[in-house]
Amino acid sequence: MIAVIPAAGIGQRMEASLPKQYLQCAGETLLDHSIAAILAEPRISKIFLALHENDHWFANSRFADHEQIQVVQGGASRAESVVNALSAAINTFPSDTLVAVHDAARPGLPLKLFSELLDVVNENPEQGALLALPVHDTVKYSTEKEAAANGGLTQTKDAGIGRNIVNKTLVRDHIWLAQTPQVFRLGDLQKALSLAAEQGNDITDEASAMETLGAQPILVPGSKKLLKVTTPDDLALIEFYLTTEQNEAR
Ligand SMILES: Nc1ccn([C@@H]2O[C@H](COP(=O)(O)OP(=O)(O)OP(=O)(O)O)[C@@H](O)[C@H]2O)c(=O)n1
Ligand SMILES: C[C@](O)(CO)[C@H](O)COP(=O)(O)O
Repeated sequence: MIAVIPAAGIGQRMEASLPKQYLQCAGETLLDHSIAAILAEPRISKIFLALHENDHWFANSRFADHEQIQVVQGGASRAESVVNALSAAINTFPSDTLVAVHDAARPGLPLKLFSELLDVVNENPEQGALLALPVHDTVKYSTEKEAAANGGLTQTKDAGIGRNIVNKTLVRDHIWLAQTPQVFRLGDLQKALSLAAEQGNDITDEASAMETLGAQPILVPGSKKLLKVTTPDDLALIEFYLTTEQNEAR
């Protein structure tokens, strides 16, 4: 098995002075925590790490010259970074190799969960699997007030205070929040991402690309520790989880 770590983002939503994957937390950068979590699984033989073309931070990582890591150039989107990494991997690994794609921005990956995920995929390689979090809150589908008033249903994330209204309440028993790693066969994932790009689909995770090929990826319960560090208020939370993990490991 191999892994891909997309780490070529700029972390715009984090509003930091450097890309968020290089922020220090619990003694290491977020990226180094993520790399260490992947390497802790002995079934992973190699990591293809996608870095921004102007990345000058990874050279200072304790993994900079690690024999199991091959750096590739990232792309303009997360999906493109993953495609570039897969293109490098296919040169040395067969197309039926299982590949785990894991966000550098999710440093709190427990080995137990990663191992459970790989066990599931080993039994279901054609469907693949991903860690995901079942939701415990009531889930609202929102539209922008003005659009709804005019009969439109433009889907907005945050139209500003007082401008999002409830369009409907979703049945939360069927709602899961996708996390990473997401694990599929190398050749299948390459084909799925290529098709998505041809169709102009805005792919935000590997499973959605695989679904367009008819795959039914298996959802494996993840953890709140596996939060994606995205905005400044995520830092205190991930610091808590990583510090707690370190204390429990002692
Ligand atoms: N062109 C890109 C964009 C993102 N990523 C990576 O994909 C993961 C998830 O993306 P996200 O959380 O959106 O990170 P950023 O794109 O850096 O964040 P932002 O959208 O706030 O800029 C991150 O590890 C990020 O480094 C990547 O490899 N290549
Ligand atoms: C892949 C992912 O982490 C699954 O939830 C998410 O889609 C990444 O989104 P981002 O906007 O690239 O952070």
